[in-house]
Amino acid sequence: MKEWRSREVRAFRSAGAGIWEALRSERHMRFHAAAGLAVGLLGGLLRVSREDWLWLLAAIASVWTAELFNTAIERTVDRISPEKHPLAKAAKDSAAGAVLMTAVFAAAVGAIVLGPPLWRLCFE
Ligand SMILES: Nc1ncnc2c1ncn2[C@@H]1O[C@H](COP(=O)(O)OP(=O)(O)OP(=O)(O)O)[C@@H](O)[C@H]1O
Repeated sequence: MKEWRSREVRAFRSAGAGIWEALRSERHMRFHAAAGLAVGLLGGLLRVSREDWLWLLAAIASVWTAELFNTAIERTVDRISPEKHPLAKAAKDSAAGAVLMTAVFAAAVGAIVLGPPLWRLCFE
């Protein structure tokens, strides 16, 4: 039981270190983190419903997750193929495409959920 717990603690520490390293070294990761925090603050300010919170959280989590996978793929490609190679390019471009897909999804969710109450707050 004790051994299991220390293994779990180590796994959490490694996961936290991975997130911290991505935040430290990747400009895009910092941008997504700031955008997620801003959306969270706006959601609180505009008192969105429970259901809308689920959409906002799903959008934020999907972008952060995609960016972390993108970082992992970039690191792996740089490690195993420091020289130029079409497959290395394809791998990095696909990973970047995945981030773009989630960012478009998140922007759509943000516009649908936050757009109308933000409009009312500003113009009505
Ligand atoms: N080894 C490689 N072989 C061929 N093309 C590569 C290689 N490494 C990178 N590229 C191309 O250059 C682009 C930029 O790669 P880079 O490693 O600078 O990542 P990035 O997208 O700028 O990520 P970030 O700025 O978040 O670190 C890739 O999307 C890919 O098209």
